Amino acid sequence: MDKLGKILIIDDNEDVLFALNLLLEPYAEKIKVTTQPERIEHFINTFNPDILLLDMNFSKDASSGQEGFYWLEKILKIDPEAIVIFMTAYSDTVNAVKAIKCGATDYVSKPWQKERLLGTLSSAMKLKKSRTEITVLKQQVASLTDSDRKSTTEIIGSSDAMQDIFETIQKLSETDTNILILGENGTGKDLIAKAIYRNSLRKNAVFIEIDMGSIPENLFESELFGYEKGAFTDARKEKSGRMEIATGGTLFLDEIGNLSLAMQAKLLTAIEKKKISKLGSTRDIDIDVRLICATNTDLYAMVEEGHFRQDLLYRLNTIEIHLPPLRDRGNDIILLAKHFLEKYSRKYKKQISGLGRDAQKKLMQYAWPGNVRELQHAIERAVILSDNRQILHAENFMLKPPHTERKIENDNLNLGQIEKNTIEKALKRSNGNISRAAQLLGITRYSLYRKLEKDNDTTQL
Ligand SMILES: Nc1ncnc2c1ncn2[C@@H]1O[C@H](COP(=O)(O)OP(=O)(O)OP(=O)(O)O)[C@@H](O)[C@H]1O
Repeated sequence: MDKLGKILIIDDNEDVLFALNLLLEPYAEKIKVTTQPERIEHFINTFNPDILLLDMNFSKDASSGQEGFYWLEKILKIDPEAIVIFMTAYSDTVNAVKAIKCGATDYVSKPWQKERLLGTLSSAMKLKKSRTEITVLKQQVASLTDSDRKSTTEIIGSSDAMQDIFETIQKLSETDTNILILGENGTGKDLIAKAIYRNSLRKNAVFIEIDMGSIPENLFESELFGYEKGAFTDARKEKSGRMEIATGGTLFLDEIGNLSLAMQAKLLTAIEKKKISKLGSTRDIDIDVRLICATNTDLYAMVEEGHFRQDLLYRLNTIEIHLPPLRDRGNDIILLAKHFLEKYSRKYKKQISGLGRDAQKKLMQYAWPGNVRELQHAIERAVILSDNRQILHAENFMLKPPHTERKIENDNLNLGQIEKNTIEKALKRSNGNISRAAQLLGITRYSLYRKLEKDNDTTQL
């Protein structure tokens, strides 16, 4: 028999509570008992029972069962999905049937027969599990329709480097290995992750995405693993984590370099054991996810500096895909530019048919620090600002001048300036990734934000 989960027993008779506790202890994950039905809400919030065994009468000499109905209604108001089993007097079938009509899952008669009681509880536990599965499935369906809505963007690239990547995606289509995508900002990591998913064995299952760069660090754990009701002050309802929702499908962890060491340890355990437990719960949930991770930070350097676990890296990078920066993709720059030109001419209803030679030369010579995303924006801007002319020329593209690093003078002893220069260096080395830059500087993300804000204020004065 499967474990019965967490059971809350409510009965005014202490002997009944004692006997039931003794009988069910070997089968249940945990049992709590109370003689006071007023405490049910407290137990629901703090203990989160899977099954509630509820007596029908509490006051002395009461036998109508009305109290039981009153508490049943209260319970279902707090949690409409609660599994409540009524305990009725042996001959009281009328109230038993009425209880089921009012939302109780089942009833057991007192005195109970051990086998019958265990059978009822076991079916109730199965119902509880399938209700939980339905909640997860509902969330999966929501995210499936969501990923369907994400239109499939065509990936442009005929450079050798991009052709190699397309070939790798094809080769990967029959495997289920974890994949790590590395590349600068805006090189198309997100696009490649979705292409891998669409070509994978799991293409008909969910694709769940988490951007670790945009989630506050203290929410990583609850996002990934979910939480039980009452696990923390705001946890009013139980919530499934993204790993549970992604089960059967693919989980895309973007900006994986932002994970704290503590979270890295938890993720590693989850990957190794293929199990997670929600915050505030001790119960294991089986997970089966294909992981695709991406980052623009140098994870190997992070490993050397002790900021990223090597064992986790080896779990994530069974296959590594390196997306080259746009400046190294040769003629792809022009292919992409023409692709975006067509897209935005259509969008803004402009009659623009091409790029002049001078424009092409300018685009080819530029370094594209923001890669494809920057090119896309440059073309969009040029199309919006153009006068419906046939050909775009060099002057239509206002590209940023190459970034010149301010030299730190060796004899500059101004502490404020030295700090500013060091922050700039850290941000540059981490490609603008705040968490990573903060790690390099040995301060928290919050302190770095404070310092950046302070710098901004002083610059604006
Ligand atoms: N090869 C490509 N063909 C067509 N569009 C592309 C290509 N590569 C990137 N893009 C487009 O460029 C934009 C940036 O791509 P994407 O978000 O995938 O980059 P990223 O590497 O994940 O960025 P970040 O590092 O900021 O997370 C998107 O609009 C994407 O559709």
